[in-house]
Amino acid sequence: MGAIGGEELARWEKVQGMSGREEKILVLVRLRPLSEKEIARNEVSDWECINESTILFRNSLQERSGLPTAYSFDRVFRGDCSTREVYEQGTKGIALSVVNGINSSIFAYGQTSSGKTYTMIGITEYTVADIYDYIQRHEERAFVLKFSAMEIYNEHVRDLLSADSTPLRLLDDPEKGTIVEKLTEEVLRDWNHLKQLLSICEAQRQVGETSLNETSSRSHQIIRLTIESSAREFLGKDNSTTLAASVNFVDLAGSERASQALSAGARLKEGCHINRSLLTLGTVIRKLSKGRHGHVNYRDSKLTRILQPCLGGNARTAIICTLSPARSHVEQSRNTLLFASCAKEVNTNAQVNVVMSDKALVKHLQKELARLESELRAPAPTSNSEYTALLRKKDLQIEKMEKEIRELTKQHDLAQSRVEDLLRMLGNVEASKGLEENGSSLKWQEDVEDEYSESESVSRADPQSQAMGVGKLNAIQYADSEGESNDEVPNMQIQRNFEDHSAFNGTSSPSSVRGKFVRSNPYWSQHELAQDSGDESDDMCKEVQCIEMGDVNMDRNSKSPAVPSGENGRIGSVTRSSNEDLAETPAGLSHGALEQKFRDLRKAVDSLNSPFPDELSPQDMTADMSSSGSLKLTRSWSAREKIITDSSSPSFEKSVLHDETPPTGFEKDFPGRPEVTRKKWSPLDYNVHGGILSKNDSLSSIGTASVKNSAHEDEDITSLHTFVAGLQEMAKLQCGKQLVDGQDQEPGTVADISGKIVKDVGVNPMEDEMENTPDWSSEFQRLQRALIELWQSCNALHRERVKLSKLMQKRFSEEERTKLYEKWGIALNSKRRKLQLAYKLWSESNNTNHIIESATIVAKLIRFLEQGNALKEMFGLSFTPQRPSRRTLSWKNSMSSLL
Ligand SMILES: Nc1ncnc2c1ncn2[C@@H]1O[C@H](COP(=O)(O)OP(=O)(O)OP(=O)(O)O)[C@@H](O)[C@H]1O
Repeated sequence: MGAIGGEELARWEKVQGMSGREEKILVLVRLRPLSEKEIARNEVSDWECINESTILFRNSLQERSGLPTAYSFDRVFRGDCSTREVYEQGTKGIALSVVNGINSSIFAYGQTSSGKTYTMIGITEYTVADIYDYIQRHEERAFVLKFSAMEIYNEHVRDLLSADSTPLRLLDDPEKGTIVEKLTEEVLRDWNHLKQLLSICEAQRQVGETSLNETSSRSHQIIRLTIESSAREFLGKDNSTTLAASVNFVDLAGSERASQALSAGARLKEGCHINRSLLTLGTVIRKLSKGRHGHVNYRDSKLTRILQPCLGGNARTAIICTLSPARSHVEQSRNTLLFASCAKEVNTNAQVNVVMSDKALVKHLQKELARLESELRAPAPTSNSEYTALLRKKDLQIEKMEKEIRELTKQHDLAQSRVEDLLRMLGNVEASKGLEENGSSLKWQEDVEDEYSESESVSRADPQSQAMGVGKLNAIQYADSEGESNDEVPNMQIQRNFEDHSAFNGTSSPSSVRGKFVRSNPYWSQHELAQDSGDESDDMCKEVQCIEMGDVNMDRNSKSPAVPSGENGRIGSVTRSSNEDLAETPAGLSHGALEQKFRDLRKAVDSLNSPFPDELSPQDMTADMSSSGSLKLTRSWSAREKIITDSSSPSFEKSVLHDETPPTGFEKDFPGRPEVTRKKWSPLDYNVHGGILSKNDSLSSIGTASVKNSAHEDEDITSLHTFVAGLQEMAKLQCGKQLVDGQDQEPGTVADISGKIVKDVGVNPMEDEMENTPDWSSEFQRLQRALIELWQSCNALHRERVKLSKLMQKRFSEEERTKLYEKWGIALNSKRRKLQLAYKLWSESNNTNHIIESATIVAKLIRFLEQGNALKEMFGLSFTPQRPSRRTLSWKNSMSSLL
């Protein structure tokens, strides 16, 4: 804003205060009467304005179509309303803002022959008349009125005040936006001059005859009146300022159906151009109506390019939507009203436009020049302040993202602690379990095994196919929480599992193995792990999938809790057969599941050595885990199994050489686990080379990126579902453990628990068909609900993150993004080192606690790495090769000079 003299400054500040805020586009609807032709065709009027703001569709036949019948706008005008009324009660306020230095625009939008031109001729004349009236009443100001007019015909811009019909070019001006090159601008002398110019425009405009309108406008017409005004008392003085604003009168060409307009040849071509540009206008309005997020396609048509400031920019805007009442046009009328409804939601932000006098401007520029010269001579440390500010802005964005991630982690931890609570509660029951009950459970277990033996046969034949992924690892991790004290209660089931596991793997069974899970770890304390988890949250960027609540139902009859099935991004409904139901019952799984967990732990660790997401085939992604006889999860981790199988031979030491992370002293001397557990320790393929994510590796074309991205979404689904499955499994396992352990029964304790379940979820486990077996599924259901809530918030968070990432893609230059990759790459690498340590710990240890601790670490790392990969993919998309814009180039330069 320029220097404004005292009183005037106060005045404009007041106006600025009024205008410098967002306001919605004013939307008016004008219904025209039935035309003579329509009456002759016995058309009936289906629309009625029932009050000043509502228009109603009155056709009993079509009312049942499910489409809305009443539409409300700022103002609706009946067919018998005059254009004067439309002006006075509708557009006047907005149109006359121009005299106060505020841009304004009045549009007419509607189907062909609905009355746009009829309306706009009147509106233009009334506005200009009022402007002249205003000028007369404000002699203290000097006004200059400039008139220009153009039409967009077949996507060419033409000057309506010039006989030359050569198309005009559109130029982008950094200050003024899109300008029409060489457009004639006449300074208005008086009212008559204006009338004369208007008639020239009318004569020049492309008009053609169609079956719907004898004088159909075949182009979009924009008449622009620019008003500049200055206070006479400041004229010629240094501090004089000028208000400059334009009012646009936009008479759009009407949308038409070729079949209805019976257009052919040139008319048809015109119609195509008209419809296409109106479609772009509609898209722009629709996007703007949803808020100014993301890209708005102004540049898709000349119309929207020229009108950009009127659409959500620095202008006050009114749109008059004209309607034909005839039944034959009902669809077009509905489309018009749909457009109007969207337009109602669009915000504009008009400002008072103050122009400094040349002298003031020269003075200002001289000052600026002097400042720049002095900066050039002695480059102050603040010369980079602009860049620093920009960097800070971006840091803030990153911080925001990180905060969201931390929030997500918190929610996850909350759910986890609920699981632990549940287990603690179940722990009380353990003490009250009697041998009698245990006996019946074991009996029942046998039955169960008989029943599901068929479905399990595959997994028995091929134990490797029972991979259960991260969820299972988590199960071990969480089961840990139960035994923090040094309870020496022997857990026979777990001990047996360890032994079985060792036998299976051909490794020596540690004699001291017990089912006690103690959190002592010589290398990684729990505190460190918690910190690690925090670190993860800083770096992760996890994709989560939509949840359909409707799918997550509890089948009361089958007593089976809904589990996420992980198909197509949904948490699906329970799809387990009765066999599967039985297979999941607590006692039935305790033995096999623990055995499985150790196999899974090894597999998962080994699979982390491989670039698993890239190697997942579509078949792998959809592989059904139901064959394991456990939870029916789709998109299994079987791809990892494949990788493990393929990479089983090379020794650990050898493969360490491939790893780009320099081995620590501890690692160097490490001889490796017995052969059977040694896997090739190939570099984790997160495109981290020496701690830096390579830009080239991340670079992907749009096509491949989209394919890969969807694959990774699927992968994430798997991990999430596996996680839930793991939690459930863990809880069940715990139940099974208690049932099998068979401690002294205290009926009161069981009753207490079941009472709590009744209270919490309304299901009495004691009424279960298996009388002596508590219905733990109710508790799982409760747990699951908590998880679903967590997932829903994850989803919301994810959407936010995607938005943010898009924002970053837009704002960040390639170099900047590379830097970000580097940053995340280093973080990934550090995690990788921890993973190595965990692997080592696990490989060389014959201590159960170490193994459990390793499982905990590995589970976390797996999660982290998945997240890292999702992150990479998300940002990998941004490396789409494209022609850098001028802005990008300047970003590049500024960033490279800084970094
Ligand atoms: N409110 C009205 N009252 C009376 N007659 C009207 C009204 N609106 C439009 N008309 C008449 O309807 C006919 C078509 O109007 P007009 O040419 O303004 O439509 P249009 O929407 O501009 O059509 P196109 O998009 O084809 O140019 C004209 O003869 C006009 O006089």
